[in-house]
Amino acid sequence: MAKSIDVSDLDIYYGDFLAVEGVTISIPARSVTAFIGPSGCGKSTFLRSLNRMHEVIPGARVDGKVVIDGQDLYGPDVDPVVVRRQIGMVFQRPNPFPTMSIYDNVLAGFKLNAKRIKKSDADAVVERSLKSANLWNEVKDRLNRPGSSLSGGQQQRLCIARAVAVEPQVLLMDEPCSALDPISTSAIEDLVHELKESYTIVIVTHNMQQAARVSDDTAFFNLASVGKPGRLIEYGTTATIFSNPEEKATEAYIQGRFG
Ligand SMILES: Nc1ncnc2c1ncn2[C@@H]1O[C@H](COP(=O)(O)OP(=O)(O)OP(=O)(O)O)[C@@H](O)[C@H]1O
Repeated sequence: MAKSIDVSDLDIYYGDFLAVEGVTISIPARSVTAFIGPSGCGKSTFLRSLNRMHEVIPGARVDGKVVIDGQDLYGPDVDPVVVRRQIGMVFQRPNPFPTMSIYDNVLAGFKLNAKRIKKSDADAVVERSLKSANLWNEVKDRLNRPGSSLSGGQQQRLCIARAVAVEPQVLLMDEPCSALDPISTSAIEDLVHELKESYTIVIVTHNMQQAARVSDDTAFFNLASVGKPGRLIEYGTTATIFSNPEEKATEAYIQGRFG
């Protein structure tokens, strides 16, 4: 299920604007990799290129290679819609379907993949996914209530349940805790830790403590100046990046001296 991600020499454009330049990185399966760096350095753009969400923006494109467990993500026969279903994404703001029930929210992605599903199978998927997202105990008696009836932290875990319901190969998380209170943040961080047994997780975060707490590896991105492309500056184990980085810029960013 979990897959490694190998990116070579990836350039990412919005029209003529080169937003991210020359990224080469190998992200191991069953691990958590954090993307850190100052605003505008291209973390979210790069993240979205890993499930072909980037190109939904008109004029957006990439040059280079992204290989997930041997499969070229941008190969000529690859359907981007299928890729987006296989590589789950969790966004900054929880985005459950507000009027849809909790039960149906969990199944929303799953139903796109499977044409028909027996009620007993659907029940099993809902229970398994909500348990994976550490939400089952809180909602099992109100599965028919709307998604919007949950707290922000619960809604974010519902979105994670929706993402894992389809058993994705990779889970991409773009600042998943930035709209959450500290208790909900801690619940999501615990969850990320548990999920890495089954998934390859990539998480964008502005929170250095969070990167240090949840990730095995950290990639630091930076840009020379506004309008210049973002680049991957340094990548390594989180322990090394936080305690003994090779690059001065990495050290300065981690110590809060810029960004
Ligand atoms: N839809 C878009 N159209 C054109 N340019 C864009 C678009 N989205 C982002 N950019 C540009 O691409 C560059 C990288 O942006 P991106 O959002 O990926 O950075 P980031 O590191 O995730 O920033 P932040 O930490 O502030 O979220 C920026 O210069 C940004 O202005």
